Amino acid sequence: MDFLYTYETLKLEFPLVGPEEAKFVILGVPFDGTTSFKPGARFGPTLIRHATLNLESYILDYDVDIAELPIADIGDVAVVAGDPRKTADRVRETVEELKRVNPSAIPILLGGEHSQTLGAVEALKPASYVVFDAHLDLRESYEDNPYNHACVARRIGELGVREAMFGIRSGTREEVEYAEREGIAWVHARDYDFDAFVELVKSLPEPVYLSVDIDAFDLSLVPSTGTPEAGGLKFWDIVEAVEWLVENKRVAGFDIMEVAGSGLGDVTALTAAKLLFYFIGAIGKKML
Ligand SMILES: N=C(N)NCCCCNCCCN
Ligand SMILES: [Mn+2]
Ligand SMILES: [Mn+2]
Repeated sequence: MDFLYTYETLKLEFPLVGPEEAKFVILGVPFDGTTSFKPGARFGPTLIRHATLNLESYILDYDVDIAELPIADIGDVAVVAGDPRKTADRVRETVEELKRVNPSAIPILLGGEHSQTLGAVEALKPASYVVFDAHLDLRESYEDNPYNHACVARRIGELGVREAMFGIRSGTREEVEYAEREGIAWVHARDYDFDAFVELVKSLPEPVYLSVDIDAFDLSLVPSTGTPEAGGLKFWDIVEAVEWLVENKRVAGFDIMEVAGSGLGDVTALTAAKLLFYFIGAIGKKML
């Protein structure tokens, strides 16, 4: 199947199926047009796919081999250089197209900057948005653009989607006051633990869209990301949360965003690739 706005790129090394019969459908979004400190997230989708070559497809602690699962990779979205809204429109149209041919597919976005999550959420219309991020992303506008990656959670909340945020350690007073007014729940990275996650997420309506801005992890795990922040979460913090979420909530879509880097084998891409395998494996465990 051909999609209007996608092109072929590096693939995962194990047998892939077509998007029509897949459970998991990977879509890269190589866009970093509004990143404000370090560029390079446009290379994220390719770096993550390449990093998967380093990993065993067998998840030891699950006794699941994700190579046996129906995974499709439909390539990357052809971005509109410098325009986060038009690019997110292409993401939205691609995910809508996918859901028309395969309503049970779980889209997995590989970014690319966080602004592009908006396109997938607009297409999937989840009831809730659960996000791991160093940043609140609740700015009304940033650098004269309301579709800047620093605004994505505000645009999503404006769609009427309930929001819960974890790993937060960067934002403005205006964003904190906005979250208070709008009833947006968030947990500071220094206060994060598994119980805090479950307490906030257990009552959220389904389906849930799960977004991981890679900068939620500690800087040591993700040195190559657009707006790095010290004091982040541990790898198993987020894996444990993913496991609880896929066990207890219907997940409409997933993404791993803000992965940057300039070289193959970059640490940040390896962290992202391992998380990708755990997400697929956690759902796959229920399927097998
Ligand atoms: N959500 C994000 N990634 N935020 C991007 C904006 C970061 C604001 N830096 C402000 C620097 C002030 N010196
Ligand atoms: Mn973000
Ligand atoms: Mn962030």
